[in-house]
Amino acid sequence: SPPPDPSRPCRFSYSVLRRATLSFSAHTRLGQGGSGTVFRGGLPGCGDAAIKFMDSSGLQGQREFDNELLFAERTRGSDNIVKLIGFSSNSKYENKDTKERERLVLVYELMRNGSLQDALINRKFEELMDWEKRLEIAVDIAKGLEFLHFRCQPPIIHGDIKPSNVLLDGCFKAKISDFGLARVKIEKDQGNNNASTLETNRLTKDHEETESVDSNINNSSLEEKSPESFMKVLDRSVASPDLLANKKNASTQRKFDQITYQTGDSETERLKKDYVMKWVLTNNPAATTEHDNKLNKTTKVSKSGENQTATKWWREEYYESLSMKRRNKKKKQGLGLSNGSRGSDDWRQNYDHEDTEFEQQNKMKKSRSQRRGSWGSIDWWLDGFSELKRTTKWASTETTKSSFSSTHSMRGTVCYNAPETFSSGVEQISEKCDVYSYGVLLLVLISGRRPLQVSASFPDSSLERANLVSWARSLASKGRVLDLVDSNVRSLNREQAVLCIKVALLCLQRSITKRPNIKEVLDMLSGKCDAPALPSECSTSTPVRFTFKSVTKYSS
Ligand SMILES: Nc1ncnc2c1ncn2[C@@H]1O[C@H](COP(=O)(O)OP(=O)(O)OP(=O)(O)O)[C@@H](O)[C@H]1O
Repeated sequence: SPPPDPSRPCRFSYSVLRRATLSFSAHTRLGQGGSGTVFRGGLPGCGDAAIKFMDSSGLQGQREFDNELLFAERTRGSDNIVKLIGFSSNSKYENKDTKERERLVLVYELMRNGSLQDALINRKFEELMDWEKRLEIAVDIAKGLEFLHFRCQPPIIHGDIKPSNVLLDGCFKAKISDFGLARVKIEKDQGNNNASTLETNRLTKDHEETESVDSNINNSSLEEKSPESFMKVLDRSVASPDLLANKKNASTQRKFDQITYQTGDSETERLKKDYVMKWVLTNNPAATTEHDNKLNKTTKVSKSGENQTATKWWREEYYESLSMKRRNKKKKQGLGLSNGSRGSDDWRQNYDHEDTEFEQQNKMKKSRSQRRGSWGSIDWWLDGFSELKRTTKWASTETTKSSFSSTHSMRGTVCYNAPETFSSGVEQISEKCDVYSYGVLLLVLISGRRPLQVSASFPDSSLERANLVSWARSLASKGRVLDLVDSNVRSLNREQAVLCIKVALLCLQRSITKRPNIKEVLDMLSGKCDAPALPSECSTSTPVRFTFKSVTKYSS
């Protein structure tokens, strides 16, 4: 039966959720995220749901949990946002010292086809090889964002738009998920006396004032450079041992090494690694050791590639209770246990067995990657890298019209973050950051590849293509944008594809004010307005082969 749709998420008891997942059985496991593990489970009155057991009960986990609840009610009106059905939150005394820990669980509507990242890039679902379906997904996501930016009051900035945060239902309808990094936009004229706005921000602890100011940010990133200068950068970075000389670089290198469990020794492998390394450094000028430390705490991936995030309390509890049950059972059977060690061995056996099953996917992933050899491995770590969350924190900043000062913080995902999120000084986080991320996502959707990817023919022919955004700009300047389209796509409507790529490039403009807002994006895609001229950074000296007409089929 379809889940009830109450105006607010309901509270579940922990034991109900645990039972629904058959006590965290591997068969019910849907996936692992940075902050928790998601299981499938049937709930009374709700039908099948996705149940996320947060790994961490620390500040980070608590904040993400609070954020999800906070935004759930506000986003309920949209059909393009994954619904939070309920939650469970209670404390458990860990031991006699009365040390408390929280058990945080979130319950979402089940999205049967998983994440867009997985469906498009890893599993390459047949349904997604249809051009029309890809366009529908692009429109679905834009509609979700339009709801957040224009129908919510105050507007909501998602802050982490990327394919792994877009989920697909049984009919491949796309919905936005993961509000762990979302924030509300505080309009300047609202001031700080607006109680509801302050209340809204209470849980986020960092009261950002967002502005839509053209920053004219001058980030010298690799994406702006020609292939020749890419090579120069690579040459320099490989030749120069000074690359890692300063603290910031060394710290970034550490972080980078942590996510790279298999690098190989070949010169080419090092070239590839340095390419990405350089990309990180040039795109992340504001990063500091403190931020890296914070990130290391939240994203610990060992050289063996296995996730070592916070203790999975729910798993421990499960094995604890299992052990207890067995001890009791044996006592009843008259066997009794003379000491605790036997019971402990007993549950550990079970633990090891379950663990093997539980971690099977991770191990398979690792061995797949090892089998691929040194060329293949690059895909894995680039994937891991592009999904790596970055944390950047700015010093307190006084805002002009608002009397409170605050510590600004912005996190997101490398490759999808707008350039202004890397700038130091006054933070310029606005809905346009989401628009930028949407632009990258649109290119990923059209090309069916990751935003940063070095192919097997590296470094000979593919360097220009490594960075999807710069490649798209380069193709646009040559009037050959259709080269970008995934060759596996069927029934391609070339005119629509050109329009979509143009819209993506407009979203990817460095000038914040020149980027369209998401309503304009939707209007362009749905045919309500024509797309303006291509931005100067992609201007072409030769006429483009296609005129940019709007797609009339989709209405918002
Ligand atoms: N509502 C859902 N329905 C079906 N599967 C889901 C649902 N939510 C999450 N999943 C699955 O669980 C995986 C992990 O989800 P989760 O939201 O925890 O992580 P993530 O967004 O990939 O990572 P992070 O939280 O670090 O951004 C997803 O990739 C998806 O496969």
